Amino acid sequence: MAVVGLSGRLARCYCLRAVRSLPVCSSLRVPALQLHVSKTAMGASQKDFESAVNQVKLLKKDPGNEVKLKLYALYKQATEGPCNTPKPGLFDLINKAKWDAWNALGDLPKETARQNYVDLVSGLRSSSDSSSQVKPEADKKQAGYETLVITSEDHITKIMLNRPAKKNALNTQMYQEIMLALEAASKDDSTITVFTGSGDYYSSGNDLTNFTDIPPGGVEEKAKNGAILLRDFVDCFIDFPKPLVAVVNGPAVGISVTVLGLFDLVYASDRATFHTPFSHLGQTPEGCSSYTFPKIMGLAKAVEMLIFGKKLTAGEAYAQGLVTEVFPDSTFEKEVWTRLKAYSKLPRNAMRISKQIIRNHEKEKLHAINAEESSILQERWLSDECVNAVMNFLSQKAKL
Ligand SMILES: CCCCCC/C=C/C(=O)SCCNC(=O)CCNC(=O)[C@H](O)C(C)(C)COP(=O)(O)OP(=O)(O)OC[C@H]1O[C@@H](n2cnc3c(N)ncnc32)[C@H](O)[C@@H]1OP(=O)(O)O
Repeated sequence: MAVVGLSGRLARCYCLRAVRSLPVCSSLRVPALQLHVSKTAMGASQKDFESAVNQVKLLKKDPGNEVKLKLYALYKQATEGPCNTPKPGLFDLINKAKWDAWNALGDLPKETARQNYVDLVSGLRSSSDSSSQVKPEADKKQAGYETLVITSEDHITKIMLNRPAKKNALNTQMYQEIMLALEAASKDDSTITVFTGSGDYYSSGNDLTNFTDIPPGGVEEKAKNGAILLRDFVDCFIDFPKPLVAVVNGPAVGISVTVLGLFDLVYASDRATFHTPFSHLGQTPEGCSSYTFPKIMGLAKAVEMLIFGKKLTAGEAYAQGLVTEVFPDSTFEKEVWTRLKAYSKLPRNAMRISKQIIRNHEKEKLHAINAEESSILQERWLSDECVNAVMNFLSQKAKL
């Protein structure tokens, strides 16, 4: 293959571009309409395919020119069908190599190309995973994430929200990266997975600037994409198979609070607060909190939080069952991590199976509630109440 013979920086640059120039990022931004095509007898679903496209970006090892061309060709075939562009000129080496690879797939059906793409990525991931397992420095920070810091140590995978200057507000990229991190953590050799925040906040919830990037389809498309992203995001928490722990180092707002109902342990610093100002924002509960909160704290207290936006102290959240234990801020990190390191030595399978027994009978219900909450929010985001509240925050940096 012409490009494989290219050496040095030029070849590397081309090949990285061959994969990077695929519309990976646009698929991250616009998962709408595509993510919920169900799995068919033909093989990989569109969602598996989207996920494989995202995983390519996180490969630890460069897969080499030939594989990148194969990925490129399968991607084009899966998304556009048989090669439909004119053959590039003889001296246009890069585009000719790409064209040849795509054209070589002939009339391969889109579904088969999609499946082959998913299989290829899965093979690349497992070989890169197994090579990383033997590395002695397996407990180092994982690369490939921009909004998170992920470390694995003492059988604990720690996912740290890392936008401290924005109080760890969840932007679209962070939602996507958290989903990828959860998927990876569900398969790694850790026994428990921990979320925490960097800086003084745990998280200020949804990044309100997420509402400003309007796609060509307008605000309706934006709302639809948001609802799909939200639903996928919360689904990952519902389905997460290992004990999931929140180390709430400071104030928590919005969606960072609601999903706590899907965690197995919530440890809080006495500096933490818990605030869900949905009505103030013209919005409604998500993260399955319309179901989990009344169940955890009783209807009256859940209503105070979810409808009236009452902010709870860590002590109040503990009294209402949302928080497992509160620690003084001065000793928080030390006490919590000592505890978690001890827990992480417990037998992995016993913990996983226990979680399954405790949670599985609710899963279907939680998925249905998540779908309903997401679709209600899709409408809410188009309401004057919501638009005005968000505009107010963005224009005046109004504090709630
Ligand atoms: C796919 C979409 C799914 C959506 C699901 C639905 C989710 C719902 C929610 O999560 S609702 C909750 C949304 N969050 C908020 O309403 C909080 C808004 N922020 C604030 O009220 C305040 O910033 C604060 C109380 C968190 C902190 O106040 P303060 O200590 O005074 O700090 P600053 O306000 O100066 O904040 C520093 C810096 O961060 C920016 N920032 C903080 N939070 C957010 C946010 N949620 N979205 C966007 N930006 C945020 C803030 O603007 C400052 O930026 P600047 O330094 O000015 O550039």
